[in-house]
Amino acid sequence: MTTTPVKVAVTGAAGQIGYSLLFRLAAGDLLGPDTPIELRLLEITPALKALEGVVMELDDCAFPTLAGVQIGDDPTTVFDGVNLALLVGARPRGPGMERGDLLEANGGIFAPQGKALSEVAADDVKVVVTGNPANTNALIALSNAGDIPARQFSALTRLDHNRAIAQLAARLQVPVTEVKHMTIWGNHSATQYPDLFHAEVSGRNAYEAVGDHDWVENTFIPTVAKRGAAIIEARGASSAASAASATIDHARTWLQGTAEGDWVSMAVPSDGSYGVPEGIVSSFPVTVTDGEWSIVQGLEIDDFSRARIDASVEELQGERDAVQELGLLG
Ligand SMILES: NC(=O)C1=CN([C@@H]2O[C@H](COP(=O)(O)OP(=O)(O)OC[C@H]3O[C@@H](n4cnc5c(N)ncnc54)[C@H](O)[C@@H]3O)[C@@H](O)[C@H]2O)C=CC1
Ligand SMILES: O=C([O-])CC(=O)C(=O)O
Repeated sequence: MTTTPVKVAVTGAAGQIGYSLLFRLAAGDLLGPDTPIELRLLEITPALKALEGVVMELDDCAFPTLAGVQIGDDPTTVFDGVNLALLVGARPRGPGMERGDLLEANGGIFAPQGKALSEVAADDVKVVVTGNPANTNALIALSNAGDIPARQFSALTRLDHNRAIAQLAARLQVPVTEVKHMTIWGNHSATQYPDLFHAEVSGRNAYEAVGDHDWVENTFIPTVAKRGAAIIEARGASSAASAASATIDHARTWLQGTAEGDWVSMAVPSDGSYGVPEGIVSSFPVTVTDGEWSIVQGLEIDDFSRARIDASVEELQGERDAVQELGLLG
């Protein structure tokens, strides 16, 4: 085992995603069995007592890879020297709400956290925003993060990506491992566009393998895009274990790279690729090498896909304008 622990911050650590995420991080699911992890857990003051209980449980697991745990309510203390920051803490939506309804409530959390990261995190810190509305919260964080390069911030659309893989694999009755090149474009919201035109199943184009446009347009896309709401409806609470799992998938891919011949979906600051304007954090197909993501280039976008990407981008621009008006962009 290497001796220097990787310092990983988790915000909202006493919440329901935190309760799944922390144990998997501590067990080595992110960094593997040979790299110790030090957890830095941020909560609001009233939740610290509950968080102490979670830490007692972490202790009780005697995880060989868990090198230490610190908790606190001050981001400049908790984020000190962190190499990876998983920004989960935010208010989740309830039944009947859209994620955009959370902009004002949650936007106020991410400006001070971006600032604190710029003051105390490791220079090469990678920041993953899971808390909703994730894309625009990432934009708020990066715009308040001083000289941390924008490309060190990203938001989670891996859960949508995983949902899309699972739905497609179920439809074609193949193992999920047969699905490659899945892409989620745009916002982590009901306007997101899960794209089957560039996906592959057992080496074959996924749209052609399905062979049923009506299913793609009227079942697959809405099922993936509205899965979060369906889970809230069924469970009475928003997705937690699957969100934690996707957060680990996202961070692991960013640290360790994409599998040969495949790509993943990540919401990243747009560089103008595919006509998505700069100044928003939007989901793209990306590959990762040596800890650096690159947007996959050269995919042909037909009119069906174009209209859906544009609609989601328009929503992101609206969210950007709204948080700008609220004074949340640094
Ligand atoms: N991007 C994605 O795919 C997904 C995102 N989410 C989002 O993740 C977020 C967290 O969800 P849950 O864990 O279910 O919520 P939760 O309500 O169970 O936990 C959130 C925790 O964040 C804490 N918190 C609030 N303000 C904070 C601050 N300023 N600093 C640190 N901690 C703070 C709360 O005290 C609470 O313990 C929500 O915004 C939810 O909508 C959930 C599922 C998927
Ligand atoms: O839908 C929600 O509010 C939680 C979430 O982001 C998801 O499950 O995708």
